[in-house]
Amino acid sequence: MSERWSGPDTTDGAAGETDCAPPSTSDADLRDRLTSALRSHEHVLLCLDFDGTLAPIVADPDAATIRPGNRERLHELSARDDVTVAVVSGRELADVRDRVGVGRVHYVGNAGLERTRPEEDGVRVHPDARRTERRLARVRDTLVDKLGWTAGIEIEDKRWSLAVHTRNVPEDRYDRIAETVGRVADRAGGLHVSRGREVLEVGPASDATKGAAVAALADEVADEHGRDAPTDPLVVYVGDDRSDQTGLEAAADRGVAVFVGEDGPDDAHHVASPAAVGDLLGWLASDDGVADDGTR
Ligand SMILES: O=P(O)(O)OC[C@H]1O[C@H](O[C@H]2O[C@H](CO)[C@@H](O)[C@H](O)[C@H]2O)[C@H](O)[C@@H](O)[C@@H]1O
Repeated sequence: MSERWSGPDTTDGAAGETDCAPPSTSDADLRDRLTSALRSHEHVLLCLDFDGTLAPIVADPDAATIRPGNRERLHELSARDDVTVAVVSGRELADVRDRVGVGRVHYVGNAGLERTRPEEDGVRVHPDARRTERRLARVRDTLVDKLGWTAGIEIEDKRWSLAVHTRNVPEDRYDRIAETVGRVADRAGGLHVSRGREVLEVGPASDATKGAAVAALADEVADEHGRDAPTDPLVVYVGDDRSDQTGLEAAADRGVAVFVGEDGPDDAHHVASPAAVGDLLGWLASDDGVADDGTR
């Protein structure tokens, strides 16, 4: 995976699952909504975030693993001609592709800065990422210098962006870390800091987002599959984090947005956890979802 620098470990060494999502209250509504949407669409673009969606959140970012059932469902769904599957992650593309391990999938990495199609060898990188690559490397070195000694901290180098993980850092250190990250990034110029789940993400100030990547992919899929049906594809986006906000918005405009956990946007459906995502994928792959004979 991506290169990392870690401070002294403050955990007991176990990468325990910390995913304790609330019970889902809206499975039936979500399935009704999907059933009715599927009737009027020939093709589905199914976009899934990785951490917290396909994989449970764990204390050690390097230990995150896709739920085996979710991988199986992705295999089934991505083999269909009427479904395009995309994994849209904040992780480096090569990292998330290895962790998912399903070939016929589109991958978006670094929250929209990198994209690749199943049949493509290379990775398309957004120009804003290339523009700030050297500056970001200097920021990484400075942050390792200034913060690397902090107990529990981990700096994940994703080449086009950095993740400063604070999950295992004592709470009273957080403000100081956030202040340092903000100051160093500001000084470098052209960079943007955002907050995710116990992480500060530093990347180029750019309009490349998960949502922009999903919209671009939806247009490509429409060109490839949806010429006879102007509403196609139906975009379904499943994500759990702030960085998924733009992806969820793209899906709310063109399909169905599904938030994993509590406190998601009001116009999104909610499921409880990566295990519940597995149930949803299982339902989608079944005759009740995208039926085997292609009829809906
Ligand atoms: O967009 P995603 O696929 O959800 O990626 C978002 C970030 O996920 C990873 O960090 C998060 O998950 C870790 C493992 O569960 C957890 O320990 C950490 O606290 C979370 O922030 C990943 O390491 C980041 O690079 C991604 O940006």
